[in-house]
Amino acid sequence: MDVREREIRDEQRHLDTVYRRLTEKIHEAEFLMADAADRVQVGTPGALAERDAQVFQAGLHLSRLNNEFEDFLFGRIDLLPGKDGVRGPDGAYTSVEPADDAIGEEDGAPVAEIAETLHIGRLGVLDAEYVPLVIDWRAPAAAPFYRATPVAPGRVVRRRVIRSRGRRVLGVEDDLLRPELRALLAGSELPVVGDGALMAALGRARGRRMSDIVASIQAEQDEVIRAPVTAVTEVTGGPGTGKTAVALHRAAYLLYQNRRRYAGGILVVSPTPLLVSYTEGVLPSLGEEGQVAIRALGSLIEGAEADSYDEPAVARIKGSAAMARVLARAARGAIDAPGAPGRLRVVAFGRRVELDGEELAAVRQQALGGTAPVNLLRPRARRLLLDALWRKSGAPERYQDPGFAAEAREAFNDDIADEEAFTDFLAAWWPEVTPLQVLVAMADEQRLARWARRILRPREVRQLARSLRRVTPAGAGLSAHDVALLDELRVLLGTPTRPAAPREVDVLDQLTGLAELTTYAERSAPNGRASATEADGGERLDYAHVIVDEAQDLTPMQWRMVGRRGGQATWTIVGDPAQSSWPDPAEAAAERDRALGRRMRRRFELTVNYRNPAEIARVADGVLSRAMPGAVPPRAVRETGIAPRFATVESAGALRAAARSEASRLLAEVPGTVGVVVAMRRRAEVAGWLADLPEAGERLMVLGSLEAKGLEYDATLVLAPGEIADESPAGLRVLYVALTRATQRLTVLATAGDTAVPAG
Ligand SMILES: Nc1ncnc2c1ncn2[C@@H]1O[C@H](COP(=O)(O)OP(=O)(O)OP(=O)(O)O)[C@@H](O)[C@H]1O
Repeated sequence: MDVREREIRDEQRHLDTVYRRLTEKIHEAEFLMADAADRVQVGTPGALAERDAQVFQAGLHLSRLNNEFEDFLFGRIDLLPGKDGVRGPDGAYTSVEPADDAIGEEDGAPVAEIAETLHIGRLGVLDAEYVPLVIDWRAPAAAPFYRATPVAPGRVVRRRVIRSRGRRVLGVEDDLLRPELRALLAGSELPVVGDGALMAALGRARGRRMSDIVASIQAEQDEVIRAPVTAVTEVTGGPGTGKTAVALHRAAYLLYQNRRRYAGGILVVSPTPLLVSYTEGVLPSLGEEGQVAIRALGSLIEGAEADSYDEPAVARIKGSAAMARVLARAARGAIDAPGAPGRLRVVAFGRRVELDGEELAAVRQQALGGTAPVNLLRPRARRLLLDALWRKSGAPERYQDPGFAAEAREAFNDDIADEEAFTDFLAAWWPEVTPLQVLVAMADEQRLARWARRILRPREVRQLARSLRRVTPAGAGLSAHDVALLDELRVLLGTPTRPAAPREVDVLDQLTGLAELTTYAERSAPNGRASATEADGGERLDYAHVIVDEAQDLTPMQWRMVGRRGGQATWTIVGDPAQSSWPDPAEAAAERDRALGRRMRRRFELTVNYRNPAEIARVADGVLSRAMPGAVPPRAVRETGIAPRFATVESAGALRAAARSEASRLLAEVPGTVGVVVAMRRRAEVAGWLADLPEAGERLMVLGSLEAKGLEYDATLVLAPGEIADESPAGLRVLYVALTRATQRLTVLATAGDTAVPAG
């Protein structure tokens, strides 16, 4: 039996012990749940409180333990004794530095005894004597597993990554952090197996879902994941540096750190639905199911679902902060709908009183002078209408005595206010307007021109109105940018108060009692309410932590929308300016600053590209230097020895055949996924070209350039790069995104007309 086999066998023994213990815990939890159910019958206050506590604990355990983990146990560190000899609650030494006498000398060479071995896994497991069998990866004691480097090893002598599937250990890979040291474990020398656990992880084929990286988080990433929440954590880093992965692991870490504070209250904002579905599996694999909401920008508000795409020119108009002013006018203007009644006739004190169109317009103008949201101004409009009718009736002149006048006025109000002619009129003349109705109203170019006067240019008005014409009254045809406009309108219009519907509760939350816990916002709001706007149409606005992925792409209007969801929150923001498809970073930065307010900021930079092999990164870097002269690309850690392929077709007509053959070639070359990235307007066409390729099936995806954000494939075919670059003002940066999606192979297929073909 060689060293590797022996080490695998030893880890297998440990894993068996862990699973035996887990099974015991599952039985224990099941018993507790059943026992608690029995106690419902008893019903004394003491028994009930105890029951709740038990159900909470047991439910939490069960739901997590029942998760069948791919690799429950994935790491191990062998450590020198700690400096102060103090052990924490999990039984591990708390000190990061070794004791002064940890390293001795033998024949002039340093030698040390391993004082402690910790296994790291997805959840913490203690044995019956409370000795840790597995330390949760998020626990402080696990940090050295990620942080130790040969330059600053701390107490770590050997770091081991354990690869397992289900209950079977498949392999181990070791790193020696103090290679100069002769380390002894229970009297014999510490064996070392292989190297390059990280490289092995990076070389694996990619599926349709992102995997977690718990087993190989790198030191600079770990710092971000565990950063204190006292400041906004701002992370920049080039493509493939793990920003998305790190952001998701941070969500899991925060839940571990303070479950009560963050339960159900973490929002992850993602640019596209494609990236949402790509990343959705990561948190469940970390044992955190259902606690974190991952939402695309186009479905951030309840009930809206973007299904359309805006041309860059239109996106720019819709995204710009100036839209807030246009919407403010539109919200107030839309109340004056074309079909509104032009005259009000009532009978008061037996006489007919009437307001004509002009008089009504004056009342409306006055009512709109109030500062409240339009839908909350109806009581004011009603009052002003009654005033106008009272004046019109000639009654004021008839009463000299103020006391009589007041009494008569009251009777007058009573007389009219319940009259159907009046109530029907009010409902039609000051209807409750929905955000969608205003957006649809803005498709009328003439009305829009009025609302956008001196804010947008006539040409912009035309473009905007035309694009909004595709939005239906039922909400189909919305783009992600429209959704931010709807959110702005929601605030401008306001929602009249109605009896609150009970909030939907997660079944798991009910089981565990988490649903009964208060959120952070609830506790920090002085009046005990979550937030003033929370009741608005059931919209959730009180997140305790907001994570923004691909933050460089949020438009000013989108920052406003996201900002509303994190008024009380702590924040993590990750992005890469070099991949921005928004043409005016300064304007977006201003709205981002507004969303974050006076919170402190702490910046981190990730510098290593874990996705692209160096050969592919070099091509992308060529484009980066043109897109953003002076920008420093991340360092690629891997070489494959395979150069990217460049192909050109002479005529546009030949593109179809060439695309098919290049895609087939890539499908044959890699075991996993192939992404074909094309200009947005070509998506459907190219998808048609490749639909019947043998082998394609689940493995091949055709993407518009703006949809490729954040995704990755084993191989990428970038089609007509010139078209992608010319598509928008930020086109070269969009092309940079396209070129950085592949983990193994890249083919660039250009037409003779392409002007911005990258290197080669
Ligand atoms: N420490 C790590 N160990 C193993 N794999 C890693 C590590 N860090 C990142 N990766 C992998 O590198 C790839 C890129 O990660 P991720 O998508 O998070 O990068 P990103 O910075 O968000 O990229 P982009 O800016 O292009 O969206 C993923 O496949 C991820 O799993």
